Amino acid sequence: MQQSKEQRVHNVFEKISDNYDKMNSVISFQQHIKWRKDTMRRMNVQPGSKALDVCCGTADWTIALAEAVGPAGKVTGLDFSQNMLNVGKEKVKDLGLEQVTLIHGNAMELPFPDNSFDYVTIGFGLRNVPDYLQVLKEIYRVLKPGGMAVCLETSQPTLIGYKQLYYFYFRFIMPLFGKLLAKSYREYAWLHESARDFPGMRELAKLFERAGFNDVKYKPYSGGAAAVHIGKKK
Ligand SMILES: C[S@@+](CC[C@H](N)C(=O)[O-])C[C@H]1O[C@@H](n2cnc3c(N)ncnc32)[C@H](O)[C@@H]1O
Repeated sequence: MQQSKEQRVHNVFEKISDNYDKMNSVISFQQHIKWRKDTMRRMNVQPGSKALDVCCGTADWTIALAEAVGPAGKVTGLDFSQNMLNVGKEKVKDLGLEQVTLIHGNAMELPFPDNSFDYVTIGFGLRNVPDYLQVLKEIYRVLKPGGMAVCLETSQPTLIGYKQLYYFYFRFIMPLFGKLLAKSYREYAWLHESARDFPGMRELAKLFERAGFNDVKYKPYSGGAAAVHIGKKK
């Protein structure tokens, strides 16, 4: 029987959790660190605020948010892979960040009341969910009026030549890195499939608008290999 997208994604992350952090740097040639820093700078997170990091994985973005909101703020990280969360929990404990709570849950049905958070982030998570619009609507629902939603994700490069190189890399080279360094060829092949099927920047901005967001802005990173989208709830 064919696995659903959700089951497949769940199995992928349960399996690669121990190597996830190391592999992120290898497959993006360390570029993801720059993208994450620039995104945080654009967000200008205010101390004392309340943030939710959807699909938090091993909690890198959750931790950056916790440092920005400070001890007076509160950050919740949510993910459906217990193994990814366990790696994150160790990091949060080592850093003594008491303002962080990591919880097991599904992005498709966020277990929070309406209007709960000042910021909701989703980092390299949206392309993994079965219904992008449903998750964006959930993010919109749990944001407070005036709150900000931020999605950092792989995107579709447009420059001829670079685009072909990018697809070649994702399809053939990246899964080989996965096989050699993490003994997980099939799991890294999934990254290629999910990135290939994900909307380009403009289409994603339109989805943000369909979910209800205003003032949607986006910025490509590394020639469109990734992009950040920011939307506000009026
Ligand atoms: C590529 S990782 C990103 C982790 C982290 N946000 C980061 O920036 O490194 C994607 C994460 O999304 C989680 N995920 C995928 N689909 C999900 C869903 N429907 N609900 C909750 N978590 C999900 C996976 O378990 C995985 O930890």
